[in-house]
Amino acid sequence: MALNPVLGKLVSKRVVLASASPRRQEILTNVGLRFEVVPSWFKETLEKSSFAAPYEYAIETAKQKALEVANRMHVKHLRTPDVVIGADTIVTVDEQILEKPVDKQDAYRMLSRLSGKEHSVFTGVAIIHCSSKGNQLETEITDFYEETKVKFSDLSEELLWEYIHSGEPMDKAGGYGIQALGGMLVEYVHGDFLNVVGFPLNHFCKKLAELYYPPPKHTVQHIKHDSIPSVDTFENLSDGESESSNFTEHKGANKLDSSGMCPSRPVYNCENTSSVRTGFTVPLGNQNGVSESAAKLPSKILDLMDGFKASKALFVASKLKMFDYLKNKGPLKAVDVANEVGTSVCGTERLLDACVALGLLEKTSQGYSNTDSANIYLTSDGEYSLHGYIIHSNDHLWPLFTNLESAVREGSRQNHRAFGRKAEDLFKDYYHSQEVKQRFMAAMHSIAHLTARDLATAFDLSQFKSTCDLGGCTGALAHELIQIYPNMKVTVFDLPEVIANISYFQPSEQCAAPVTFVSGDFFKDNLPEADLYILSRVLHDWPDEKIHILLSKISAVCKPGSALLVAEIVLDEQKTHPPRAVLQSLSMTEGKQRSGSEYKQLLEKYGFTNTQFKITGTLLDAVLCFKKNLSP
Ligand SMILES: Cc1cn([C@@H]2O[C@H](COP(=O)(O)OP(=O)(O)OP(=O)(O)O)[C@@H](O)[C@H]2O)c(=O)[nH]c1=O
Repeated sequence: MALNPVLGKLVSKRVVLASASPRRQEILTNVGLRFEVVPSWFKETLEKSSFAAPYEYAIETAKQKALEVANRMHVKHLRTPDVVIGADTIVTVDEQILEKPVDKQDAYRMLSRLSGKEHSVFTGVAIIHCSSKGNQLETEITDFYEETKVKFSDLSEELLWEYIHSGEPMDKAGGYGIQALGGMLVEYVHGDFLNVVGFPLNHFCKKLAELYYPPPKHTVQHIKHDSIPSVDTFENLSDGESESSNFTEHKGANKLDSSGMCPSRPVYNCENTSSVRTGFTVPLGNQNGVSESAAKLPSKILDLMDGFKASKALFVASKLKMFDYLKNKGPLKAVDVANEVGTSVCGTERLLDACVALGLLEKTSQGYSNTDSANIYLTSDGEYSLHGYIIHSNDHLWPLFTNLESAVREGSRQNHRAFGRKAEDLFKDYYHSQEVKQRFMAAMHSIAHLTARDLATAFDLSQFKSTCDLGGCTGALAHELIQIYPNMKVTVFDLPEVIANISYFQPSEQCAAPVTFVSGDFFKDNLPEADLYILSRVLHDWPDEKIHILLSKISAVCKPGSALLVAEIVLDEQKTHPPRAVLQSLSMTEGKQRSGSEYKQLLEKYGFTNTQFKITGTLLDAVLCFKKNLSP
C-alpha cells in the first residue's frame, strides 16, 4: 500500500459512494477501496446562475448528493455511514455549464459546441464524515474541485451523428466519454485524466492525506497540492491514537435541517479546496521530521494568536487595491505592484507573500496573481465583492476592537476612544461625511448582495403581493426578490440620506418591475403598506426601547395573515454559536444577538405567531412569522 497510504485510513470505516456512475465505482475499486454504493436521489436542479463560478455549482451538487444519502441512510435505514463520498462532473464551454444530454438532439447541441475548441471539465467532490449524536445526524464536510482542460478536434457532422448513435454520450457530462469512443475526438488533455472520467483520484488522495495526517503548519505549503505523503506502508502512518483523535478540535459541524438538505450555501476558501473542519490536532509521531514536542503544539490556539495579523494583511491588501491591480494586470512582480500602488518594494513583497501564505494569492516565477476567489470576492468590482465590508472592518470595526479590553471593563461601546466621538455623534457623521457614508453603504451592500439569494429563497414567499424592506439600504435584497418573484411589488424604506445615495449600487440592466424607494425614518414615519415586511440586520443593532417602537409600528400596520421576515444570525440556545454572531456582540452596541426562542418570544409579544426558522449556516439566517388572526 505504499502507493496509497491514505486510503488505508478508510479500511475500518463504513464508506458509501453516493453515486450511480459506474466510472466512479471503477476508479475507486481499482485502487482497492472498499465501499457500498448508494446512488443519490438528489436532483441536479440547483439554480446555476446563483453560483459565482461553475466549480461552486459542481461542489454544491456533489455535497447535496452526498448529504441526501447520508440523511436517508441515517433516517430511513437507521444506518449511519462513517464516510459518504459524492461527486459531480460538469463541462463548461463559453461560460455555459453542460451536464448529461437529455436526448440525442441535446447531445448534438453539446458536441457541436465543443467541436474544435478547448473546454473545461470540473468535478466537485464532497467527503462527508458522519456521526450520530442523540439520534441527530452530525456531518463534517470537506469539499474540493479539480479542473481539467480538454480540446476537441473539428468534428464533422457525420462523425458527430455516428458518435451520438453509438449511445455513448447519453449518461455523460458534455455528451462524451473520454475513456471510450469519445477519446477519438480529443486533441489534448491538460490536467487529471480521471477527473474527466468522473473522479479526481489524485486530489482525493491528497485531501484524505490532509484530513488524516495534517502536516505541521510550516510544511503545509509544500505538501498541499504537490504530493501524496510517501511512506512505506500505511500502517506506518498509524499515530497510535484512535481514528477520531484526528478530529478532536474541529468546528463547523453541520446539522441537517428537516428537509435533509445541507442548510448552507458554500463558504469558499481561497483555493480549489474547502473544508469546514478547522483546528485539527497535529498527529503525534515523528512524521516529516517533526519533533514530538512540535507535534503537540496547540495549533488552534496558535492560529487564534495569529488571527489578527491575517485579518490585517487582508484588510491592507484590499485597502491598497492590490487585488484589483492583480486582476487587471497580473501576474505582477512585487516591484510592479509597489509602483502601481505607491508603496515600498520590500513592504509590498512581504504583504504579497503573506497573502500567498493565506491562500489569497498565487506566486509563480512570473509573479503574483489572484486566486479565483480573490477575483470574485476581493476585487472592488467583483460581482460578489466583499471589498466594502472589508474596508468597513478595517476602518470602523478594527479601531473598536483594539479597545475591546475597555469595552469589556466598562460594558459599553468604545466609539469615543476609537474615533474621539460618542456613538450617536458618529452615527450622525455617517450622513455628513460623503466618504464615510459611501463606505458604510458599500459595506451593507456587499453583505446584502451576497446573502440576498439565500434570504429570498429561504421560504416560499410567492403568496405575498407586496413587500417592504425596512432599512433595505441599496435595495440588494429587493432586486433579488423581484428576480425570484416577478409579480411582487417591492418597496425599500430607508432614511432620506441613504436613499439619496443609492444610484451607484443599482444593477445596470433595467429591471422589468423596478424597486420603489421611499424615504423615511422607521421609528417616526408612517410605514408603506405591504403584505410582507422585512427587517434584515436591523434588530440586533437597537436597544429594546427602540425595538419596541419599531415592532409596535409594524404590528399595527400588518393585517392578519401578513408576515414579517427577520434576517439575523440566530444564536443557538446556549448563545455560544455561531462564533460570527458571538464575536459581533463584542462591539457592544446597545442591541444584542438573540437565540431562536428569544426571537420567537419577542415576535409573539407583537402578535406574530407561526414562527418558522431557516438556519442557513451562512452569513444570515431567516425567521418568518405571521400576524395573528384577530380572535372571533
Ligand atoms: C466528461 C465525461 C463524463 N463522464 C461521466 O459523466 C457523468 C457525469 O454526471 P454526474 O451527474 O456527475 O454523475 P452521474 O453519472 O449522474 O452519477 P451520480 O453521481 O449518481 O449523480 C459521470 O458518470 C461521469 O463518469 C464520463 O464517463 N466520461 C467523460 O469523459
